[in-house]
Amino acid sequence: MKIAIIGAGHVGSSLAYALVLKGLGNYLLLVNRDATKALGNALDLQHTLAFCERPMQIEGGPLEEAVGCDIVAITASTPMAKGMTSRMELGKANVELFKSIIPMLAENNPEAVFIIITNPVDVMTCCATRLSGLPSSQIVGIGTLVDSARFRTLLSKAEQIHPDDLRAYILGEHGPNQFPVFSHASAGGELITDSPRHREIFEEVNKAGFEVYRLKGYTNFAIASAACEVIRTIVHDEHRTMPLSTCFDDWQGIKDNCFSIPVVLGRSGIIRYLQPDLNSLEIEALEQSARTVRANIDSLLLGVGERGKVKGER
Ligand SMILES: NC(=O)c1ccc[n+]([C@@H]2O[C@H](COP(=O)([O-])OP(=O)(O)OC[C@H]3O[C@@H](n4cnc5c(N)ncnc54)[C@H](O)[C@@H]3O)[C@@H](O)[C@H]2O)c1
Repeated sequence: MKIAIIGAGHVGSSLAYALVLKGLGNYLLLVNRDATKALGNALDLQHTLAFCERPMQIEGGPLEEAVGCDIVAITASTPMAKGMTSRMELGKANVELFKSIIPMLAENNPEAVFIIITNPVDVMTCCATRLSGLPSSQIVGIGTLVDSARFRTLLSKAEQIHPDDLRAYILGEHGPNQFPVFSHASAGGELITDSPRHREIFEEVNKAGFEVYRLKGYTNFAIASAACEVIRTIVHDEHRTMPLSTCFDDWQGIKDNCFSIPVVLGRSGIIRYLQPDLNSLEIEALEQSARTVRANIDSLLLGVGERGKVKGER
């Protein structure tokens, strides 16, 4: 199983480390704009193999070497300015960055599942889907998976139940308009109610990414763990359910959009969408998320054509 990580910064290098520790895949390629950083990380990780259970070929190289991969994880990004208050601030530059890498990656890796981590992740997932010309089932954005994990972790503290035993999704935009699905949140069949305490926890989750960013200037461990979980699910064709960002034609009456919905994930990417019965509050929040992401897509992806090419190019 051949995996490429494009962007060997904080998130990319942490994801590579997680994959090596877990022995996921047998070939790992790191690509970075500053090639020496990718080579340095690859060498450091090769030295880690002595402490790991499985051998792996690990290399740093140019974008052109990412060929015939099964999985391509994209963390390449324009630098985040100090004091950034919205992921949308990265959008314009990252759309240009994607225009320069996605068409070649898609051409050289037509069977790969692409995992988009670069922010603003919902717009970037849509951008990658359009630029690649690949089926949307092969392009998954990490979306609200990490938010949902943070939600379960904080609920777990409040309820004194292991996070693995809690079912609780956050759906919608990876951003201020994400929303918790309390109507289906449960532990051992008991509902986790939409109480003021649980709402407070959700509000804490909503701010958590920026709080980590305020404290250390970036986030890496939780997001790398989330991406590693996605990769493990693909590598082992596990058919796990999780919230991921994906371009869809119609989900719960919302047409032609791209944000996190609950999906089943396996070796080929997204296998199917799940359709929970949402209550009226959740439907309202879903519609708000949809309007926001749609507006973000329309403003940033003007001129980035459907199915494949940048309009007017190639
Ligand atoms: N979706 C999420 O939940 C989530 C969480 C954390 C971070 N992120 C996003 O992930 C991205 C990466 O974050 P980071 O902290 O690792 O940033 P970073 O600046 O540490 O790393 C980005 C790397 O991309 C490289 N790069 C830039 N252009 C490139 C190109 N054309 N080809 C190859 N590499 C290129 C840079 O050299 C840099 O090493 C950001 O957009 C960030 O906002 C998303």
